[in-house]
Amino acid sequence: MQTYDFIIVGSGSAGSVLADKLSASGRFSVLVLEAGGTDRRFYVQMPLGYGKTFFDPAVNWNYKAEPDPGLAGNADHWPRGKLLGGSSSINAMVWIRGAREDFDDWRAAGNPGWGYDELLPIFKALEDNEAGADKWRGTGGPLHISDTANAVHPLTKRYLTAGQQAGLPLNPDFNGAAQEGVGVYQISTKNGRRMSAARAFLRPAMKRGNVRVETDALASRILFGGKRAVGIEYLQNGQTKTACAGREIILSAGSINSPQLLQLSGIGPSALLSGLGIPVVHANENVGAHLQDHVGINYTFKGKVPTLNQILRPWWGKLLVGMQYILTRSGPLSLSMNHGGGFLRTDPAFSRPNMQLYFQAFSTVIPKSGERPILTPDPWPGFSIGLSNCRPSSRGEIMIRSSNPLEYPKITANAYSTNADVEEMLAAVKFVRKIASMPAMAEITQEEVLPGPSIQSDADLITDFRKRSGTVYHPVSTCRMGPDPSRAVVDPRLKVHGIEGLRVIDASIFPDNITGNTNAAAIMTGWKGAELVLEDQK
Ligand SMILES: Cc1cc2nc3c(=O)[nH]c(=O)nc-3n(C[C@H](O)[C@H](O)[C@H](O)COP(=O)(O)OP(=O)(O)OC[C@H]3O[C@@H](n4cnc5c(N)ncnc54)[C@H](O)[C@@H]3O)c2cc1C
Repeated sequence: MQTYDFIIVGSGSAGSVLADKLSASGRFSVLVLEAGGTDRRFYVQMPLGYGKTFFDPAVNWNYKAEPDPGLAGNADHWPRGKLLGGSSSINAMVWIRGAREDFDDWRAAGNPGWGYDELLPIFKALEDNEAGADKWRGTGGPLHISDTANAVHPLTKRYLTAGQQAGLPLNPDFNGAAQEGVGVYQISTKNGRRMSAARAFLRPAMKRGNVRVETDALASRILFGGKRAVGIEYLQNGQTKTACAGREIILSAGSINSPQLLQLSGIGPSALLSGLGIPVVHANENVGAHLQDHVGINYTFKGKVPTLNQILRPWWGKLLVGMQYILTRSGPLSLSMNHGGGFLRTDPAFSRPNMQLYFQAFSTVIPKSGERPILTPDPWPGFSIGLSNCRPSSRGEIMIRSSNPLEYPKITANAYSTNADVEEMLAAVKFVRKIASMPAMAEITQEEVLPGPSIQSDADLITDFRKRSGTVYHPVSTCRMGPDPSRAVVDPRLKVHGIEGLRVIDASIFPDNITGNTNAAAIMTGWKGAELVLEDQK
């Protein structure tokens, strides 16, 4: 059996950074086990290929959550990346760090070193921001961030004006001095190609002789010597294999699979494990508990002027943007589908935004099976204003159903299960309508298509958002960090409570969700986690 200094399970946003940082000195050997395959695929590299990978089993775990009473009984589709780069290889590329207070709250919860001022140098160091460096932003780092202000669809300007007419400030940088306001999203791309964590961190690390990456390798169990993690059992090409870790095993399998792997290995709620015949190595009720996620909804409008629908739908338009992309790496295929964005407070008494906005200059009301129809939008000129919550109080869980590592765990989201979450969403959808009713938007709007003018009362608005909402793919906190072993899974150094030689380093450790999209914070967690691991090797 081969021994490595470090074994990293998962090559996603956090795992890719770990592979890079832990191997950089050349002192340590690193094995990365990735359940999926290569990221060298056209629809992964082309930013708007997102629509194709959204359901593609070749690169996506395609989870399904349990039917959710809060979502009118719907069983929500939960995509997660299953390839090099993990979810950073199939995400929508919106680059948002979160609010300063999010991280200050993490630190205040007993996690020294995790406040915003301490994390800011990492956020700056990891990025190469096309818009330039300042007090908050960095250049020269491995991960390129594109400034799309001059590339977005012209309708975005109207959205920005309408947002201001509705009372929000214009924000030149959501990752800068303040988060609130409307603005244009910066995205993780470079020269029209997706800038995943694999492209920024893992691929360069793979050139080093001390890094071995095994793809199609599903970690199925952690092996222990007493209370010390010593190796990993994994399945590859129909065979069961094992690898040993001389120093540490690091789980970076994401918010669904990291708790799953801990539970399969005997670390988790004791009744669950015993009931499934799994010997309990270390009982911890928090493993898989405290699931937090963002849920969102789109309001869709028919416009009086052409939108991206008129370019992306007809064959000649597809040919045009396809040629533009291939020849110049620009145009709509080189961008995220979210051109405009925003953050707002539904109550002025709140100290920071609690809602996020997305402006899309196209619409996809008419469903298309097996694909998110971004590349074949509606035949009429449509556009959408999307909305998602930032720090909902609803909590769910991820729990295994059996001891079989191939069986998907049970995802119970419990969306909108608190009054507070329903109330803030109700206030927020009304605000979306306010933006849409402002002169800059109203002038070019023919009608609201979804939910449509017949939906007016609070009860109808709530029924509508329960029916039409879904995850915006930011599950966190299922292996949450905290100093108290009775309330958390990992300590502030990301070591699994009660176990030696084992850490979890990915979005599952977030003590609470952040105000915005989670990729940047997952990458930061990989970076910070690597620093902690290396400090402990001295
Ligand atoms: C469709 C979608 C759109 C999104 N849009 C955005 C966005 O626009 N902006 C943003 O900031 N965030 C976005 N996100 C969220 C963001 O991408 C994730 O929060 C982030 O990538 C999570 O990083 P991670 O390291 O925790 O996990 P992941 O990046 O998911 O990595 C986990 C890796 O572990 C592998 N793995 C899992 N189990 C095993 C196992 N047992 N053995 C071996 N390997 C295993 C997986 O295959 C995967 O490669 C989106 C996510 C999705 C799915």
